[in-house]
Amino acid sequence: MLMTMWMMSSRTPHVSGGTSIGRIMTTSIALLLVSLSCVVSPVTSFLLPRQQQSLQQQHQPPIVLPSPSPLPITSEDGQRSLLYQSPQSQDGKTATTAAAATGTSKRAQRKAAQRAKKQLQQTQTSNNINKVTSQHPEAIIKRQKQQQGGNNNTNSKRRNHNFAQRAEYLSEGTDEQFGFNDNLDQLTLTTIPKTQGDTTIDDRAANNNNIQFHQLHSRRVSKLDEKTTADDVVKAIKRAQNLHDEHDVVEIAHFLLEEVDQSFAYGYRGSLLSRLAVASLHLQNYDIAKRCIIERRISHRSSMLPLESAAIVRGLLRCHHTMEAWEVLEDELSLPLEGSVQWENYNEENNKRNKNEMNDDELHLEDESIRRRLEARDKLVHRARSISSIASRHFYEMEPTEGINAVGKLKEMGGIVHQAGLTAEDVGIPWDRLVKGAALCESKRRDGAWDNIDESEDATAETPSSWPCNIVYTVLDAMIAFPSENKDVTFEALCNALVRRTVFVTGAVDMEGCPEADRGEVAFIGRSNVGKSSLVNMLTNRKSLAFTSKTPGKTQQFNYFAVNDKPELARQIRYGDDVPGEKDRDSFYIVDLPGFGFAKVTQQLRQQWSDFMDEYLQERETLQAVFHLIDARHGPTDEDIKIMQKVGTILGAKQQAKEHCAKYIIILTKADKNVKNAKSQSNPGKVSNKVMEKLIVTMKENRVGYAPIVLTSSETRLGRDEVWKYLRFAAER
Ligand SMILES: Nc1nc2c(ncn2[C@@H]2O[C@H](COP(=O)(O)OP(=O)(O)OP(=O)(O)O)[C@@H](O)[C@H]2O)c(=O)[nH]1
Ligand SMILES: [Mg+2]
Repeated sequence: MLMTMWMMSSRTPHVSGGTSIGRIMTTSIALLLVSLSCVVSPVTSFLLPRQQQSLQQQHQPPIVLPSPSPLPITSEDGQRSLLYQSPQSQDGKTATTAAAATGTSKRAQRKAAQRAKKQLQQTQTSNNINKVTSQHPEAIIKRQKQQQGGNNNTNSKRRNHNFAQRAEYLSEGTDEQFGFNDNLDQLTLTTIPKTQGDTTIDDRAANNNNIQFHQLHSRRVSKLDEKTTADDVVKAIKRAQNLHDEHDVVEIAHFLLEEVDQSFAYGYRGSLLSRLAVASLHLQNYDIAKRCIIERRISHRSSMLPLESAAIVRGLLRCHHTMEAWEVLEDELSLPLEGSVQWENYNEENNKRNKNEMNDDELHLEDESIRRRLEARDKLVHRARSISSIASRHFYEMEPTEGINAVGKLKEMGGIVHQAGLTAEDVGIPWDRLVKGAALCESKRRDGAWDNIDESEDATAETPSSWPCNIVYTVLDAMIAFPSENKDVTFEALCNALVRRTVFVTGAVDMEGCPEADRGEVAFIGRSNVGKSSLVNMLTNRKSLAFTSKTPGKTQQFNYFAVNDKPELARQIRYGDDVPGEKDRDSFYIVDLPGFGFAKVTQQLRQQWSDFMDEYLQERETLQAVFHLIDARHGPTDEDIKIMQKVGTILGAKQQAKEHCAKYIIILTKADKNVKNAKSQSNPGKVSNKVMEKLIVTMKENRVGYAPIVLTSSETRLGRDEVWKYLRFAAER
């Protein structure tokens, strides 16, 4: 101020012409103003430049904020502590009150309060750790957002959740797969009325004298008392779960489990308990979850919903309580699947037609039956997903026995899922995850993780002797039992787990040329150009393991491919090096045969192939499956009939003599070429009725029995898991 006055006085001469009277006048006015400014400084301070304000502030008496009243918080072990103080007490309102206490003018008070508020905010942001405020969950989230530079998308929020072993979860799958988005909203918020079932709020207030007042951090539902509705509780749980507010969860648990009586949220109490269980599991508070689950099981069994059970199961799995998850699921499975009876007689087309002829009562009954059927389908989906979550958790926890057990249960469900008319998309089982989990266990097993287990000594120990040669086969079984999904990612996972190494071993032209019969094998036979070599490539997920060509007659020997033989067998074959090692437990041979009926080879060569095949089918003891490939567009040709005769005669005789005989499977190839636009996986192709009829008659005439028929396409990769079901015979031998 003084400086300004001095400058004013020193400049005045240039402005006014420079008389001494003027200078004296200006100086005296300046002095007068200086003395006035000392008296009214709070009023005029806002007129001053910023630096001078801050200088001035240093000399002002400090603004004393009233100390915020502590809000008690209950820690996990039930003890109350003063961990948290309300940030409300440090906002501008309080600061205004403080300024008012200094007894200055209203405007000055307001300004001072604003400054104090700003100062406080600046200190909080710059120091970043105001221990008191940082305890508040909303403040934590806000700070996290600031640290992330305003990136507040859902994923980054989740990343900051303080789950134990979060990294491990992430390595196992996406949040959606794990149910991090457990969304019970559709259930609770829409179904719970504001009045509590058949009890009004006032009734309850009269009945519940022992309800205590619970202060919550939530601003929307700031307290729980006798006036609280179920809807309020849902909101409070939701918020507590989203913001990881353990204090609120504990308070809600006290309220719900200990204080309100059974009439609270009548008919919906089970849902509230489920939601609270899920929320507490999100916070890793197993004790509260356990109490909720037990009460739900004992008192609300009849109203348990699969959607809720599934969410609890996922929550338990996240906290590594796999056995408890099983118990919840078993409870769920033990309830009848109402509405499932109607599946058998349901025909959508008939239903549409008949509806026009129904009267009102019949229509009502029909609608009711549709509703029940849809509900049952929904339940089924949740149950199947819960089992798959449990199975994959067991696999990722390196508990293959339990994982195999769970996958077995999933397989049992396959039939019902088919009956219910559900598609692979409806059920949405994460098969690729399951396959990867099982593959993880399998690789541990190959590393010797369970080699020294004495199963007879410990009943709870893992039981490797009961596992298949590759644990992934159990998942494949369940996959086949369910509606086919034909998803590339699943098949990639399956192939990577089942076919780890492939190598061309030899091309045999007679029995002596075949490799030692020390493992199972499968053979692909069929007329020339039908797609044998292409199918071998498709099944092993290799581009050119077997050579293919548009021109018939590409394959001219019995080509042997080893799957999962010892590592570096290729080096041994190619360079004659002596490579140590052993083949894997699930190794087998794939044999790609020359095409029959190829006109361009000599009659002598054709006869040679035919004789070799007779001998091969007759003598190769390790042959487990013969795949006969027939073009799906044309059905069995003359050449196919000859092959069928041969197989029927040789294998039929072996079967009669009760000797080991290979399984005969018919594969219809090039399914994608049958219908227009059939290249997409959603439209995989069809076989005409004429072709099917011809095929059945030919099979009957040639005594091959009712061989399984699999429709495939090497282009769209249709039918690959179904064919793998039979490759397994060879791997398991
Ligand atoms: N569109 C379509 N083409 C296929 C399919 N399978 C095979 N082909 C084609 O059919 C031709 C013959 O395929 P190959 O796999 O060589 O047939 P092959 O039975 O091994 O023939 P040979 O070795 O002569 O006995 C190739 O041009 C393939 O691209 C299929 O599923 N869909
Ligand atoms: Mg070929």
